[in-house]
Amino acid sequence: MTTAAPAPTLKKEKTAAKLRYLNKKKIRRKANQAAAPKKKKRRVEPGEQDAKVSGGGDRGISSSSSNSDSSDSSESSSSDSSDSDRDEKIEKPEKPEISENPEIPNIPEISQEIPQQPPQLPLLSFPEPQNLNVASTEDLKKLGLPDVFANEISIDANQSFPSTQAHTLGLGGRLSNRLIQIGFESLFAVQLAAIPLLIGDMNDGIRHPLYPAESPRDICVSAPTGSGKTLGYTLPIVEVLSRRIVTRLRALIVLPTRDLVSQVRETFELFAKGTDLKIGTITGQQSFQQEQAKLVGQTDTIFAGGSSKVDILIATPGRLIDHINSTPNFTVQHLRFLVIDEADRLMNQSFQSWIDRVQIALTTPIKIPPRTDAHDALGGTNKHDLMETFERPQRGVQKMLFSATLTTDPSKIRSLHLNDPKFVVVRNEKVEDYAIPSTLEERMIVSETAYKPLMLLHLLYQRGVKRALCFTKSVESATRLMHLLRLFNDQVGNGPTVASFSSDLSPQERQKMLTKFKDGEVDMLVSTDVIARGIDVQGIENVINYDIPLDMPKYVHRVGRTARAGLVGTAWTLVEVQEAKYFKGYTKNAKHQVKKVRPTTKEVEPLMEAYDVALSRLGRVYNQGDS
Ligand SMILES: Nc1ncnc2c1ncn2[C@@H]1O[C@H](COP(=O)(O)OP(=O)(O)OP(=O)(O)O)[C@@H](O)[C@H]1O
Repeated sequence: MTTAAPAPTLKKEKTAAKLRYLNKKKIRRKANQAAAPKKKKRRVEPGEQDAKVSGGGDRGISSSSSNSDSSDSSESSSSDSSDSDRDEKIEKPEKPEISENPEIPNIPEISQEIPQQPPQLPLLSFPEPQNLNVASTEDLKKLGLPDVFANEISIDANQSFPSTQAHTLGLGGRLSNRLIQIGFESLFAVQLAAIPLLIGDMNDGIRHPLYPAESPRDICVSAPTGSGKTLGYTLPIVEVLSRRIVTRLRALIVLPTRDLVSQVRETFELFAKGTDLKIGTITGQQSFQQEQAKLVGQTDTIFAGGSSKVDILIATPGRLIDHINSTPNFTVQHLRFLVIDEADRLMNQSFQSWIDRVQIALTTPIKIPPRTDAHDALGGTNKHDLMETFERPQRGVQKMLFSATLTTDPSKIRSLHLNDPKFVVVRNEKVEDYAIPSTLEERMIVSETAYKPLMLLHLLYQRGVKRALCFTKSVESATRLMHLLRLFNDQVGNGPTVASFSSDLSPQERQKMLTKFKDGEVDMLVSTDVIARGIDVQGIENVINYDIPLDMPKYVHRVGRTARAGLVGTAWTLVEVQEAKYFKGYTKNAKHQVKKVRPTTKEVEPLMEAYDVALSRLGRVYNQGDS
């Protein structure tokens, strides 16, 4: 890794840089003309919150929240089109247009005289740092929500527990062996805390409380990104349900995006191997009828107890509500576990008041048409079924909320009607409002908008950043940046192979792209926030925020794609001069120390020639694309 030369800084050397630009003025003008984008139509997924680029491309402040596809907008269910981060976003002032070409930096027209000052970018008003939505325990008590937080269990993130001893937490031999087979020799802190709470008290003699005597306590878990929350609920669910006799829908896991649903399904399949538990997903990727057939089978009879072909269902909220509303025999009455993963984001989704809808469905029996005798799809078909017909009625679902940035908005939490909840917080040694992995290094480069692409090239070609996830503010920015990086690499070689990832891709294309990234066929993905939450790809060494995240929770989730499961990683944020106050404000408020890195002109200069050519070619690409 090349280290930054001590002095002089980029800012001091800007006049020298201008001289270079003077010589390149003609090339750039041509490029500007060539690249001036005509408005291009692109495919809009159903319900997609379209990303509009106000001619900004790589330049300027992230425009309004509609620029981002942080929602998993490709989900075809009308309902899931609302699976978005929209509610979390901060309204930003509209950015004035600076130039016709979004990719080409804002190089001022140079007159006869050499300007003494650096180019003056319009200083835009930026929103003041907002209060973070982490309320203190005291505040919450005042708001009448004491229990969750008074019952807080704080766990040191560095704690672990040997998998060989997992039986003492309530996990059976099969799962302990599976952990060791997979190479998970110890359980992480969050798993150590959550498993006993979900499996039940070992001392009361109920080893596998599929039907607990008492209504189980709910839990809220806040633990850093990459700390193993998924296994924190997968293991106890598989353990408890593996004792079930007949198939009923007993565990429901709700996640905000399809990509996360697929990922969590893989984890369940890995650990349910060797049991006969049936795992299903509903995301709108298949037709509604196909999903119905997989969920409840095909029958015209309505059963009071409903029917189910799956024990564990992993769903996006919109599609879940569609089935609750319209699929005969689909019922959540028998649920033993309800997991809301990425809970803060899901609780912000107002679509059809999905939480209230699920809450009602939990307590409403299926309506049987008159004269239907059958009371349960399981009725009397075999010995096991009969046994379960006489089992004790369900004492209530156990709800679990998981997130790295768990909201403590009392009104939202209250709507879940949690039962005497326990609040589990996994902390590392740093005292931060939003805990991040202790193995993560945070760095920023403050740069004028015009130089941001060069700063990125500096990271990739001079600081050895290769395997990375790079976040932009919009789909268009991601695509253009990808092209620019490819064109640059065509000239100099040895750079990372780059691809873009966005909601513009079909679900199948997205899966393929993720696989390529996982397999190392692609070194760097340029993406919007669509991939910022929950996605787990091993070996991502760096996260680059090419455009700053809109707020601290988004920052935490983006940078949390690296430094996972105890591995090291670095987060780089390219901050435009006019954004610096805002960015430093929210990171400082959350007690994060983001180190400043200052590349010099001398360092960056060798990149400029190839960069100019790449820009010029980019202009031609876009021009041809439009003709
Ligand atoms: N006990 C364990 N031993 C080794 N690796 C583990 C263990 N538990 C989880 N992991 C691995 O750690 C990685 C991160 O886990 P996971 O995706 O569950 O994190 P998370 O806390 O849900 O993160 P995020 O908040 O970003 O969604 C995964 O690759 C997972 O396989």
